[in-house]
Amino acid sequence: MAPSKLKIALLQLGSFPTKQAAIANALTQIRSAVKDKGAKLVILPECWNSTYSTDEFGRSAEKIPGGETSLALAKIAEELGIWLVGGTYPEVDAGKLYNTCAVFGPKGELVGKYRKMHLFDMDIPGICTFSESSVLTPGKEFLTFSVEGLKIGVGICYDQRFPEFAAVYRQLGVDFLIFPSAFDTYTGPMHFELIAQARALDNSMFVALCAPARDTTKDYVAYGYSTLCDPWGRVLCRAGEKPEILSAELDLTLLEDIKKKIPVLKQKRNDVYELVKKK
Ligand SMILES: O=C(O)CCC(=O)C(=O)O
Repeated sequence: MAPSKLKIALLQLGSFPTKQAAIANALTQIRSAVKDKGAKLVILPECWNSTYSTDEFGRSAEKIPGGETSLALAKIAEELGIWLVGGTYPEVDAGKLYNTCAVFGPKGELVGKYRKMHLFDMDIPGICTFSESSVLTPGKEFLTFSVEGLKIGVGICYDQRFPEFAAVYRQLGVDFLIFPSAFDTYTGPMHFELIAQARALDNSMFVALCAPARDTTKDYVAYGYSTLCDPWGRVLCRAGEKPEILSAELDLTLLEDIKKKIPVLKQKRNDVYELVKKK
């Protein structure tokens, strides 16, 4: 029988002046999440090893697998025998740049990679103007994998704003959707937790948003507040602004519990409306 609990950790990582220092810090925090908190699945934030800026993507991009970040993450996943959702770092492939999340398994294997599908193009004059699409190519593939019987899907930050995106993962049988994220300090307080709860409730699934810690010396100031919701849409735990290991135990019995008590997933009126995933 599949276990009914899973220990996980969301690492709200601080920022560092160099990629090498960011990687060294991530390895220390991953070790601590596993050794001190017993996590079997560890999640890193969006763009945790470089500055989050369109100028930086090309400069710090690497091959996945093969680049220095992927090599370090694969090695530590194997050393600790854990599942590692490697947050995001810029990927270069055939001359194109992607915002990519690589997932590693307990033998250090690359389970798969997910490339951000909805690029973050937002223009709130004087507050936040960002155009990922000016330098990045959007992905088109979903990524799922299973940990001890729990089916997991991956999205990245802005992807969480699209209900259809999460609903496709629901159709794929996903019960835990993970978004490495880096909301800004304007939309973060309004939307971050609300979206996590909405996607969790819409789809009767666990939702994790793992963010970098706030650093007000940066041009792009990340919000922080990594958040984990259960399938009832309740916030199980949230971080503050500072670097933090947010650890939690998922009670997987909640998945069947809500599906039985509030059977919306079975009551979809596919005779009237339908979600279609294109090839
Ligand atoms: O949707 C938002 O408000 C922020 C999205 C974002 O920061 C991102 O996609 O990196």
